[in-house]
Amino acid sequence: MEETTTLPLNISHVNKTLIFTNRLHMLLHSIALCFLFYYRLCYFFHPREPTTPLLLPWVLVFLSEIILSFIWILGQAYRWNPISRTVFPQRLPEDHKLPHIDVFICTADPTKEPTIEVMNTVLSAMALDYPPDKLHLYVSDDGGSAVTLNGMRVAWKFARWWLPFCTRYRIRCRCPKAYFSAQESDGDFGGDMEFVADRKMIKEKYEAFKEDILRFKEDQGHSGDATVITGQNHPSVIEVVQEDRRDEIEHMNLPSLVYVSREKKPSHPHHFKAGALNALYRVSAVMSNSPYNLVLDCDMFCSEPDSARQALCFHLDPKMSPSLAYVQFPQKFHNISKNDIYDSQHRSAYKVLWQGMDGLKGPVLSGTGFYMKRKALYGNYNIEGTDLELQQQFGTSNKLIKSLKQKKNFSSDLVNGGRALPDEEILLLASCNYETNTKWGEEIGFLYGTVCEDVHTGFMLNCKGWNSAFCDPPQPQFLGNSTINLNELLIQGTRWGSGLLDIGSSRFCPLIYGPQRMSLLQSLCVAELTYFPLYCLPLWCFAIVPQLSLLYGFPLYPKVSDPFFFIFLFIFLSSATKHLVEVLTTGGTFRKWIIEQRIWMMKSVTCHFYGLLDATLKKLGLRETSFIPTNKVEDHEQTMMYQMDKYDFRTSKMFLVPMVAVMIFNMSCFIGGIYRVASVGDWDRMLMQLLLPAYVIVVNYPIIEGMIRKDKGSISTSVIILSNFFVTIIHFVLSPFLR
Ligand SMILES: O=c1ccn([C@@H]2O[C@H](COP(=O)(O)OP(=O)(O)O[C@H]3O[C@H](CO)[C@@H](O)[C@H](O)[C@H]3O)[C@@H](O)[C@H]2O)c(=O)[nH]1
Ligand SMILES: [Mn+2]
Repeated sequence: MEETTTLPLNISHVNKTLIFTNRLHMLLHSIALCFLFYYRLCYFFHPREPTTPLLLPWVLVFLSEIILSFIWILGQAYRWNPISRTVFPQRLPEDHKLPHIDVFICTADPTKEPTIEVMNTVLSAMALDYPPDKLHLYVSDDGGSAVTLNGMRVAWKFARWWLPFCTRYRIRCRCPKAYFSAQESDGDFGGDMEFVADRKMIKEKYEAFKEDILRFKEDQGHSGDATVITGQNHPSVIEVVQEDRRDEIEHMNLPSLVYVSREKKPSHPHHFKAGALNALYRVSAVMSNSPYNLVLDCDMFCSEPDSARQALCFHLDPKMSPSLAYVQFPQKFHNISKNDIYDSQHRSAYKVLWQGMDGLKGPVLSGTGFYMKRKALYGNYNIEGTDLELQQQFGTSNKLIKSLKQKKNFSSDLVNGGRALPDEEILLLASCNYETNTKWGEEIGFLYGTVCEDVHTGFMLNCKGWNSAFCDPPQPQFLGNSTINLNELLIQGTRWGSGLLDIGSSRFCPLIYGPQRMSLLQSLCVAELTYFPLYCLPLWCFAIVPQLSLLYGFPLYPKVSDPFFFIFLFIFLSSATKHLVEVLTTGGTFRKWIIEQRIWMMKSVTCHFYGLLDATLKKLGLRETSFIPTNKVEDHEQTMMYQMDKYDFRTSKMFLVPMVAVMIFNMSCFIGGIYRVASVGDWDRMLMQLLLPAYVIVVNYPIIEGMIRKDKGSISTSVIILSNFFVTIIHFVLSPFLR
């Protein structure tokens, strides 16, 4: 006992070789960039020979190079001091000394987020390896749907079978759906007769649970009163899911489960997920008021039961704890295929970038899978302040104010007091008017003003001096549902692009607001995160300008015989190789590297470009913020195509046409370029400009394939015709500048 208290709960590791190579690469690449700028600038000071390139394309290409270099410089902050961590949950204090934890799960729409899946998430969180009387679950239902509420009642009943089963047989995967669909062994009890019988019985209960949910949904559909209460207009409803004592099963302790549907009115902005989480913060404050919360998206279940204890290895570490706001786990996904053709796993984020920030002030929030310290989100309130002062920040609820002053971790209302039914005041906390003239969303809770509330909130916590930690144990603790078709990927990408640029262009610009309050490197990381959608500008330029100049014989790059040629070659190879090495050392393959390059290009010319447009229109007041939740309904056909590495081009023309047009444009310029260069014989001057479209075509060959393929997911003839039309327009509009 004596010994365990002195051993550290967590340690961090530094990979010296990685840091050395990273920094060496930074040095060499930066030197090359300086030469590049020198070369470009010279153009403006030295009058040139007759073959001088034209000013406009030269300037455009130079500007693009500046933007690329700018984002590259920001990105180096991640590579400066990456670390990894190990935790020792066995060294935590005994169970009765552990703090209470509130778990928040958000759902918004029972049609896009199937109730059975959401309840699987709920069940997996109820079954966390943690004292059940110290675990309180709150489900926020932004859809205000009876289907979800009923789902929770049914889930509660099933939990009374499921949880004891998990503990008795030491089941690791406590998400029933994942457990019953897994092929692996059944742990230590594989051949045990009793286990086999129990498993069969539980499986039957699970099937009944699913049926109950579906039946209710169907009945709801028939009763047809869905018109009165819709996702955008409903009163606040709060219900503690109660024990049904008539049931025959032995009494056991279960975590408490609360359904919360905040009030929504079309006339009131509801601030999407951030608004939903803030309502949960208030409601939970007067019910269980746990000092820590786990936040989960409805599509991200706990695939191992250890996360709470692992997170506490940081939160209870006396050295880290005082300044630690949250512990972030990586987002990992259960539906990723071997080759992952859409990079749905966001490899670079959770295998490189978050580790990089962890070595500075800590990772930004990723929206789900994190353990937050409640106090960290309460701003800088003064506990000694008068009630009036506190009310100006937190709103008028006395119960809420009282919860702030509570010395004890939790109020016993929910836990001991016979699970009292929510009263008027609690409903008030979930009403739309509650936040009016308070600091919610501005200084308290999750911050409003962007649909990427996670990045913004994490960044602002860092600015206030809070640190965070990244916990990435070998066994994934949370598994989510990633977007595995082009349509969802691009819709989500547009939302992120727009939301991130909102932050970058707000008064909280990470490059200005950040460095005054925290380390420069951490600010650069956040800046990279908010500005990377701007890649769309240089990528659009590099998809058009050099190609068109090639067609008309204007060189934009040095000759092969010019020493500067090697500078350009080096920069290209250096960044490509660095990326390749990162992919290979984080479990990827050569193929994965190409896929990431491809997805980067595809997203840049489509969703990030639209994200930029959206953000600009919002700034000009011409558009309102929207949050289109991703569709989590599994589509068998789409999943099959993804598993077979076939791109599914069933998405809107808005996304398809730019991609297809760029491809057609590059192919036509390449062919025309080869023809011109062959007849004139200036290979030396134009080689670079021939290589560029060749690279674009090779990397994006699946788009060409999509035009030739004849199946459901191929690119339709109408899209090809429309794209050709646009290509012709580009030629007509831009060519005059080159003549
Ligand atoms: O008005 C809303 C909209 C969404 N959600 C919930 O927010 C979560 C995330 O939405 P999802 O459609 O799954 O979006 P993703 O793009 O998958 O989410 C990523 O991006 C979001 C920011 O755009 C983050 O909040 C998420 O944590 C992150 O996983 C889901 O549980 C939704 O139910 C709400 O509660 N209310
Ligand atoms: Mn999601």
